[in-house]
Amino acid sequence: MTRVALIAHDEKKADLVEFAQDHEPQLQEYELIATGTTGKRLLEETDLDVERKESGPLGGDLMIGSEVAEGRLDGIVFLRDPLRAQPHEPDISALLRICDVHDTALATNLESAEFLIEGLQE
Ligand SMILES: O=C(CO)COP(=O)(O)O
Repeated sequence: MTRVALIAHDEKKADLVEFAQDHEPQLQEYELIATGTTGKRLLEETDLDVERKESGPLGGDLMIGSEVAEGRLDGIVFLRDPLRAQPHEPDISALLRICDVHDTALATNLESAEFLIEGLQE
């Protein structure tokens, strides 16, 4: 089954929740995982079933990165906050890097997220 990770920094969580609500029928078809707080928001504000990992600053990005390394993930939507430094920047960079190592689809803004979700349907 197609497995997709959804992640957003605090300033982008509302955007990700809205994106998930707009694409709920498609996302229902996938196994979804998310970092801790993002997953909590998705569970509370959508009808999607989401497996929650640790919160990003506590290792959630790395947990998702390990799934990429194991070839378990088909795509990641990761809405980062481009205007604020994050305390766990090294973890974020590690996740982006491992996606490139394994050629895993990664969308870091809403426009590319639309393409990713559409592409996964094919
Ligand atoms: O920090 C994050 C990604 O780098 C997201 O973590 P949360 O979903 O727990 O806020």
